[in-house]
Amino acid sequence: MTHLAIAANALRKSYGDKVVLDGIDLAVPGGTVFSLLGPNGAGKTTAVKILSTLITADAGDLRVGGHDLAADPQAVRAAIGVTGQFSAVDGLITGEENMLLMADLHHLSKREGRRVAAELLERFDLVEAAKKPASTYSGGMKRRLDIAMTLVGNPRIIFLDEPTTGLDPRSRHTMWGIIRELVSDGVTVFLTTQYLEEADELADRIAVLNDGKIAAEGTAAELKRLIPGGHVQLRFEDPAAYERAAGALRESVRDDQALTLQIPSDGTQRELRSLLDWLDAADVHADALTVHTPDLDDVFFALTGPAKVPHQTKENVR
Ligand SMILES: Nc1ncnc2c1ncn2[C@@H]1O[C@H](COP(=O)(O)OP(=O)(O)OP(=O)(O)O)[C@@H](O)[C@H]1O
Repeated sequence: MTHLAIAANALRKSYGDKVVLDGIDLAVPGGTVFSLLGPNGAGKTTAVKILSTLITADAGDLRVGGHDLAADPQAVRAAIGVTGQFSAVDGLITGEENMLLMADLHHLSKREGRRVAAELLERFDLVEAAKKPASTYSGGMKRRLDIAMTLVGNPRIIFLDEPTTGLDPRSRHTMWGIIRELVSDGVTVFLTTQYLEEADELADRIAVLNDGKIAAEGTAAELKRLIPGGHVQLRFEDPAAYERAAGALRESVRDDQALTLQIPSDGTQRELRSLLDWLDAADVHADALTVHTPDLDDVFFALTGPAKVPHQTKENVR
């Protein structure tokens, strides 16, 4: 049986009469990235706060790092690191001082503390900024410092609550690299994000939280297969071949500029085979054939309901 780093059964949490988490189940194998997606206010931060012992659940059987959350929160705390919206960075002191403070909290000797701090500042490209007050850091630098501070205790499970919100594309990619590196070292990452592309890039498994329940869970590919919207695209170099194909494939969507045809398809082997047979029979020879599956945006909109999330541009997807 796979070792689970995080396991939640029937997790419930309400604030007054508002049910935020309505009996959710989560299972995160060790050394993987699990991403919790959901619209604003879906309860992602609440789930992170509960699993990282910052607040208590109303009900549920919860285990993190093999420890029962209710019975042994201290052991859970020793196994995890948390960074996110409630950042631990103190702006009044330097990055290095923040790191050394963290080393003290973890009871490292002065010498060991300095060694670990120097190593992590180097790893997170913060050596130049180390002697400057953290309040002068950019958003990306603060996030890097925050993660570096979390790693002082060498946690095996890390909760990252929206680690790239507000970062520019370059800083976001740097953060993705950091997360991948952590996972390759065997760390388990529980990631909440508003960016579907981020979950798609990083997560082994994704759960979509909506109305207090997990609306769907699976790999990015599994989630994409849940909803329609896939198609096969044929591209032609020769306008005459394109016209012949368009005539033969009546239900395709034409793009006369790009000389492409789109044919609805779920992308399964069976559908592809029958399409290829059909193209051969109709003597249609495309110069390129690509299969397009729906992206996570499509999945998100379908699962969280059009009334709740209007179809907007990517940057507005929250
Ligand atoms: N301390 C609190 N008291 C009352 N209600 C709260 C409290 N904390 C959170 N809530 C409510 O619980 C719901 C879930 O909040 P939560 O912050 O977990 O959502 P989220 O999915 O992380 O959203 P976002 O993407 O906006 O960060 C929201 O409706 C929020 O208003």
